[in-house]
Amino acid sequence: MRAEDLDIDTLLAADDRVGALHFAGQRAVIVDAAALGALRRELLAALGTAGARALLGRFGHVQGWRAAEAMRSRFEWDSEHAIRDAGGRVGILQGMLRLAPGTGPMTPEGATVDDSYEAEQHLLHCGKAEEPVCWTLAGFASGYLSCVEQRDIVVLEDRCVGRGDPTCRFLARPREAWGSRGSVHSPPGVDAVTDEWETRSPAMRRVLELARRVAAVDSNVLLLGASGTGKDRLARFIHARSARASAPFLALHCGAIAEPLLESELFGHARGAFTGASRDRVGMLEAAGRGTLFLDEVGEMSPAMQVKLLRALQQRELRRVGENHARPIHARVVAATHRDLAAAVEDGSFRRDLYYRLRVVELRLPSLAARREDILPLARSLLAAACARMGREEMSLGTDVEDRLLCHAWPGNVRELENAMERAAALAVGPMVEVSDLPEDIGAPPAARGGSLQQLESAAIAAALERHGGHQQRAAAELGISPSTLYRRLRRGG
Ligand SMILES: Nc1ncnc2c1ncn2[C@@H]1O[C@H](COP(=O)(O)OP(=O)(O)OP(=O)(O)O)[C@@H](O)[C@H]1O
Repeated sequence: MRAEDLDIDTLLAADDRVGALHFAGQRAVIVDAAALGALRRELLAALGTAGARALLGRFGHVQGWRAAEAMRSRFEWDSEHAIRDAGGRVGILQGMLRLAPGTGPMTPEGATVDDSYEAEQHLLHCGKAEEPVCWTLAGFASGYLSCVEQRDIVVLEDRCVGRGDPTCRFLARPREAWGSRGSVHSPPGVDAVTDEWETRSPAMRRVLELARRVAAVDSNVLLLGASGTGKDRLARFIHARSARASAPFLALHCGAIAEPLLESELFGHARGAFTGASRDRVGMLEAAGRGTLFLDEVGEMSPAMQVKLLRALQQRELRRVGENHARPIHARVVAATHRDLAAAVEDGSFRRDLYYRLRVVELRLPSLAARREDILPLARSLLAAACARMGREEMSLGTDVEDRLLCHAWPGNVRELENAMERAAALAVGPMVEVSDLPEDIGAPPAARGGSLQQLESAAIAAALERHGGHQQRAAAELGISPSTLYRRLRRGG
């Protein structure tokens, strides 16, 4: 089959009984282009240009990758060239673009597009841009070509109708050939905010430094830390900085799924392998391709599943349930647990050999209480994000609110803080969050927690001063308050 043989009749099928549409065998939904334009405007308002670009790029990447998988599995192609070119054809048949007359799909000189729905909608809803705006299309082409070529291809747009050029032009190169520009295009699974990870805590900085280093190599990583400390976020951070960044990041919560299902989630199954297995299914280890599989709460895995996972990781191959032949594993595994896995190994509930295989590198995330210097900066940025999501004006934290936040024990860590800020953004009446906008346990009278608020605050200040050898400016920075506030508290007798 050649790319030009693809037509809409071959690709689009309607199941009239249930009203479902399928495009290349995948369930598809027709969305009005103008509605997508309106969504883009909302995304830009909520996330800013960098956030919206990253998100739409990832969205496109997933679409492109899945389209390539469908092309590969459904049709016999005359050559690798043919399946490569089919990506452009799929984009045309999905109504996303039209190639400029006389030009081919992606050649070394790029692809010239004279009708991009994305540039059109951007102009319509957001006006003329300063930079190229066909983020979904660039993501689509990157995902498609990366899947077909099984290496990290990044497509960037260097001319765009959305910023006033006569046509749009897309250039494809391996990521490394782009140098630092390669990171402009955000791959899937990379949280826009994960890119920057602000922290004042020396312990957290050490963790991030190790994470950056471990991202560059391919070892398995085990993330430890209490619930809500950011293990999932750190796994994405590692993926985003690794050479696997443009391949998928998939997360599987091992504690939430019963064993037989977990096995099929992880390894996939063949049609008829068990009752209800009505079609072949690709497992997550396979679907992650050359990307990263994040195994959350790996400590909850049953002993039988631990054996199966260990075998797969040792042999770097998997067998779908109900199938005999082995398939290679290319994905990197990052595992996490809130449990004390070393103790679980000692008491026999977790296999020692699997533990060692998973924890080639081990990173331990400190609890929020152990990095108090992060509480206020995090609270402010989480509050700002919540306000942006809700379309509310930016808010600030009252001083007594800051006091309460600093003294709270945060058993639920950053997740608890995030929820508290979301609630505050929803409830606050004016531009400042008041104590009454906080959840009750955070706003509870200090006596209920033993020790007055002032005593707890004094203890926090004394501890910070001690850590910084009496240096007030550094202690204030760690506590997230200004030096003059610290000075006032000290004069008050704190
Ligand atoms: N440094 C940070 N900045 C902003 N948000 C953060 C940060 N760390 C964690 N979060 C947010 O806190 C929440 C909890 O983080 P995450 O899900 O990564 O924790 P976890 O340790 O994986 O939790 P669990 O073990 O319960 O799955 C998420 O919504 C995450 O985005």
